[in-house]
Amino acid sequence: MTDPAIVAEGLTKRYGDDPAVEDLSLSIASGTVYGFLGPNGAGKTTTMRLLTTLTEPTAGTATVAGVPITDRSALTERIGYLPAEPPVFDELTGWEQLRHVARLHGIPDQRADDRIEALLERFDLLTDADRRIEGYSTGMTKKVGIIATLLHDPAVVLLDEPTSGLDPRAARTVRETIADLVTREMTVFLSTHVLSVVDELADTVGVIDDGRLVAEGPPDELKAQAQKGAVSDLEAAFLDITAADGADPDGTDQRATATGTTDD
Ligand SMILES: Nc1ncnc2c1ncn2[C@@H]1O[C@H](COP(=O)(O)OP(=O)(O)OP(=O)(O)O)[C@@H](O)[C@H]1O
Repeated sequence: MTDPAIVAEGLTKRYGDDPAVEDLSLSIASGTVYGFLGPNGAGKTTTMRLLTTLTEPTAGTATVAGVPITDRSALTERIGYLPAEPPVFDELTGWEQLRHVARLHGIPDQRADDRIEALLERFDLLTDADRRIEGYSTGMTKKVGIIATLLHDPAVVLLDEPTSGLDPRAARTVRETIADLVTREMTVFLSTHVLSVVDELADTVGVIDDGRLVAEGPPDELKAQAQKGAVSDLEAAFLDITAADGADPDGTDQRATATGTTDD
């Protein structure tokens, strides 16, 4: 049995007295997709930033791909992180941007070019690869970000809203790519508001609300856990779980927020 790809123990991040993530413990098996759900402001991005060394924990520990999150340089080589808004240089072409990322990872140019070309083709971006990114649409820029995340063949990828801004065909390519990554033993930590994507792909779902992990399990189990009994989809389960945990005193805002996040 292989070691878990992501382990967190008591991971906590506070801004002043306000907890963004509180006492989070995770154990995510290698080669699986972990769907991370939560209403706006629940702590999803903060968790991903903690797991990718972009912010330091107030307390707690974590390892990703066997590397402690205190070891930034070692971790960078083992993981890929796609933030909700991928960092790109507008003045570069798509190809130049990806070459730049490949060089940062120390990938030899010839190998990088082969991989860049294959991924650009997969994401239907090859014909635009020599155009500057400043002329790209949101979805095209997102595709560049996704390719950049995968270039160095990381063991663990953390994706924040990977399908937002993409048309249905590109969103499907992302879903297929995620499924394909997992068959190659990559581990995917996927934060999204698109519950159907999680339902389709995730082996395990974690629901975070107000900084705390309030539910965790296979999507089907989560649906069954939801209070109404006959819950048929993940959206209903999500709404039940995040409304029932009492984070929002009157429940109305929480429900409204969660509902508003489902259609991307
Ligand atoms: N740099 C910061 N300074 C102060 N508070 C912050 C900072 N970053 C995040 N927070 C707070 O931490 C909490 C969690 O934010 P986070 O961005 O992790 O939520 P999220 O689940 O990713 O939300 P969304 O779905 O809206 O992207 C929020 O209350 C947010 O205001």
